[in-house]
Amino acid sequence: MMLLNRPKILRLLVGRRERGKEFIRASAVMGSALEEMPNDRVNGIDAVGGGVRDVYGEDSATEDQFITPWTFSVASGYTLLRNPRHNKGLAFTEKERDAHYLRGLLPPIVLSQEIQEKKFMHMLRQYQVPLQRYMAMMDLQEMNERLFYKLLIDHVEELLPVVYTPTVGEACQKYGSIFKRPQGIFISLKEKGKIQEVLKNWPERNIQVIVVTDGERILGLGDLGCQGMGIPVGKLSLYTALGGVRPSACLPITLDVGTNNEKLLNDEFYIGLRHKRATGQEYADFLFEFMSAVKQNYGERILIQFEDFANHNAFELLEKYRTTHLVFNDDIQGTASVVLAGLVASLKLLGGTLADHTFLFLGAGEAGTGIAELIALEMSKKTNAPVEEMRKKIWLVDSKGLVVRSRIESLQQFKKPWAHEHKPVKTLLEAVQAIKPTVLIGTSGVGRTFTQDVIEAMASFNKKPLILALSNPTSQSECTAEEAYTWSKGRAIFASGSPFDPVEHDGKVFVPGQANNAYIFPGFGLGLIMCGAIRVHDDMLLAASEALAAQVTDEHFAKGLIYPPFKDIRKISSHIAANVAAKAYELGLASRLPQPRDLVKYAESCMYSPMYRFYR
Ligand SMILES: NC(=O)C1=CN([C@@H]2O[C@H](COP(=O)(O)OP(=O)(O)OC[C@H]3O[C@@H](n4cnc5c(N)ncnc54)[C@H](OP(=O)(O)O)[C@@H]3O)[C@@H](O)[C@H]2O)C=CC1
Ligand SMILES: CC(=O)C(=O)O
Ligand SMILES: [Mg+2]
Repeated sequence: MMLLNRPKILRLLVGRRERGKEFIRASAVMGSALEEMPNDRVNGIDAVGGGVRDVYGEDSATEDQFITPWTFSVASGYTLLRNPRHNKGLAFTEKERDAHYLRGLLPPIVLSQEIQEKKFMHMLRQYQVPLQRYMAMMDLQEMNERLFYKLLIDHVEELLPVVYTPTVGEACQKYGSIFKRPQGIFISLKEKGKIQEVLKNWPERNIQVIVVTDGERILGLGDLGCQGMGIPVGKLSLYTALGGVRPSACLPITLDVGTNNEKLLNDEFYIGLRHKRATGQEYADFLFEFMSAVKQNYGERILIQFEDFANHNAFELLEKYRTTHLVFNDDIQGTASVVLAGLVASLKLLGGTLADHTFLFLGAGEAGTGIAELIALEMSKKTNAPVEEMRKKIWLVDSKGLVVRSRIESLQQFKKPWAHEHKPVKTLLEAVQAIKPTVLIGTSGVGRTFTQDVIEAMASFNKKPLILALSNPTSQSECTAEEAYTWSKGRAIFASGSPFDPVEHDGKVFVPGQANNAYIFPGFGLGLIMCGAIRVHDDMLLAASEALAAQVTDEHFAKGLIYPPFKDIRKISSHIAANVAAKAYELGLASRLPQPRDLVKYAESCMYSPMYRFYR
């Protein structure tokens, strides 16, 4: 087998370039040539490679090396300016403007990426309306991908609420009216029987992660049908910015099986199918075709993240495909992992062990039961007691009241393990008074349900009540940070799914944490990808939690925080990725061998950098 190094391949290909034309069938040639490349050094970790294959040479070149801006052909001139992956706008150098037929297509000034970034942030901050900021960011992503990611990485705490919760929720609600250019792949029932062909229309071949939704439970906003696309797009931009997975390896997909949202069905700007949702066998067959086509197209190691499916499908899909595909349900598993991390960290403030605590949830769906199950698993591992025993410390309230044994016949399958012996209890306040939890977790999707009575009751028998209001977006949060601190007289340890600003109470400033699965899934996904994991195992979720909890320092605890700040997210993600990959190797679920010696450094070396590259 002839081994070629990457610069040599590029020289060979560029040698065939003809002036003024669209060139070379690059993807086919490069694909086969790269197959012949030796594995990048794994234990030496100085080369990018391994899990996140650098097919286009985007990241293996150092920042001062030249790379070729491949699309399907060598992009130049007007086409280059309109290609978001390679466009640099005013940052094209004089030399590049000459070599790539850009003269006259740009004004004469040459700006650095830093000045472009400063200018864009200045422009963005002029917008007072969050949705305008969202739209400006989406425009930037469509225009200049590297600048988009540079902004997002450098200003993560400021821009996360723009491209993610809460603003992405509003964007999904108004997606039809603000729709300009399609993002990701829309697969509707019209494409039934042809899903494999539809996937082939996507220009990238080397996809490593798909985030897919059917739009039925978008955040706490309900069924938004095809307009749920904002969620996979937003989640995948975090895969890149927070977890370092290359954008070309990310594919957002929305499955349009209809919507039961009457408002959307009657909205002239709605972009999806105008009929009720497919259910039963029709839905299952469609999903089966999709899952098979994905695996056939992208292979065994493609990561499929289910996002914002309604719970009547979410649990079944996860159960059905977890043994045949590399699947991960962010709402059930990612949320569980992030909450467990916060709870483990909070023990430093509260004292004792997890098993010393009593947990009460408002909301017994995907997030609620997912978190509950992982807490029980962790307690069981720590105490050597059976999981069934540990579950008894965890109670859930749904829309009908406390989940208790007498309701068992009518309960959905995923609630049954939580139906403990207790007399029926109707309201959350009564449940709080009866169970006397030390930890109260909101996963109901219903805003302002942690009322003053509820928080005061929690504060009456807990020195430091731990209150997590996880529902998104902000409008659905069970309470605000201010309410939690005020009603508990400054004693609550509080975190929420969507961000809240710091609160001043009694002369003291409280900084609320953000308990959001965005801490977990980017690093978790990177870990799976970089070790070539073939299946997700619950122990990997525990490994991710442990890594996240370990990133909370005394300085954070001093501020009452149980999560580290998002500004450190890339470092956090590399530790999560390393722990997840280590667990995959330990369980024999990693396919990329040998195992790198230093997994944290290896994870860092795999991460995408948004710095511009120089074009030859
Ligand atoms: N912070 C984070 O990282 C995450 C946050 N979330 C948020 O959590 C929320 C719930 O998501 P998910 O679990 O997937 O949704 P589900 O629909 O699966 O579950 C919602 C649960 O809340 C219950 N519920 C609804 N209304 C009430 C009410 N008035 N009183 C008591 N219980 C009620 C439902 O009861 P019943 O079963 O009787 O219908 C159900 O058990 C969403 O807002 C979502 O955005 C989700 C994932 C991650
Ligand atoms: C954060 C998230 O995944 C949700 O609210 O659904
Ligand atoms: Mg979600």
